[in-house]
Amino acid sequence: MASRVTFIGAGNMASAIIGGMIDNGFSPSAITATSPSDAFLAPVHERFGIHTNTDNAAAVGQADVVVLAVKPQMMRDVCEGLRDVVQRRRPLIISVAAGLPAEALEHWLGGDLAVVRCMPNTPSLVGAGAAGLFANANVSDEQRRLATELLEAVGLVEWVEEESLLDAVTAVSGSGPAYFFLMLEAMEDAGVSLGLPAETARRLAMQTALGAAKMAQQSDKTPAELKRNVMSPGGTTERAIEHLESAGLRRIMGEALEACAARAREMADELGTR
Ligand SMILES: NC(=O)C1=CN([C@@H]2O[C@H](COP(=O)(O)OP(=O)(O)OC[C@H]3O[C@@H](n4cnc5c(N)ncnc54)[C@H](OP(=O)(O)O)[C@@H]3O)[C@@H](O)[C@H]2O)C=CC1
Ligand SMILES: O=C(O)[C@@H]1CCC=N1
Repeated sequence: MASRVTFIGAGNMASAIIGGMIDNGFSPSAITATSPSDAFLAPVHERFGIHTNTDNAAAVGQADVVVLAVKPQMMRDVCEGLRDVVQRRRPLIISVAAGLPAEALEHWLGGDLAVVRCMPNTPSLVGAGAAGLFANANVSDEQRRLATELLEAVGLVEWVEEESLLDAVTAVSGSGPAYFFLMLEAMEDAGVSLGLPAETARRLAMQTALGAAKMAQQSDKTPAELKRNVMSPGGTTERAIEHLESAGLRRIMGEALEACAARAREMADELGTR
């Protein structure tokens, strides 16, 4: 891809996407990342070999794609500071911020722009990301392809045709890695309680998570069928699954994901965007 991509913000999410892009053959010389502090940018430059800049507008001056990767609370100020250069240059805007509607971003940037809202996740860093994307009406087919190409370099891409569904994507995959990290913590702790060394329990739990996800991806069977294949009648797994079910794991997950999506909507309200 020959496009020049500027990331506004060089934190966790931007670094995850940048690292994944470079590992997948994207040229570091075509990538710029910005942050208010030189001290913060120096290790980013060192790690990825990309251009860095503390001046957001200067970094956008040459960009074909601008990825907005600051915290939602910073977004209005950042967009308003970019308004002039964005209106002159008219790059494709990709926002990774949770909750913030495309219309608000477009308005803060001066209006009439191609905006893709993207909800990625941090496993992008290892090329195993999952991202939901939504395009506003100004996004051309070519720009859709460009956004797909960029995010597919770091993992799975799913387009949604209703913007509100991005809150559901946030609940499933945007925040999702944290649920699995919590599960890994809990399995390690339980393994330690049962007598395993912590490192052994951690390695076994991680490999089991990886194996289960790979198997679910590669198999024709549903997760429910794969689960049944592990559960010998009257055996050990059945006992564990009965415990998880009766303790309400499904209800808890449903409530947690609903709370997550509700928080995305609430953040948009707090920031005065709807
Ligand atoms: N973390 C995640 O798993 C996911 C995050 N997101 C979204 O990604 C966005 C960023 O989150 P995350 O990466 O976790 O946050 P971080 O705090 O790690 O990164 C934000 C970055 O923006 C920089 N920044 C702050 N102000 C400005 C500014 N005026 N101009 C340029 N850069 C600025 C910060 O610099 P400094 O630290 O010096 O202030 C920091 O480097 C959020 O909108 C979030 O909703 C989406 C999906 C998943
Ligand atoms: O927790 C958050 O708000 C961000 C958005 C999705 C993952 N992290």
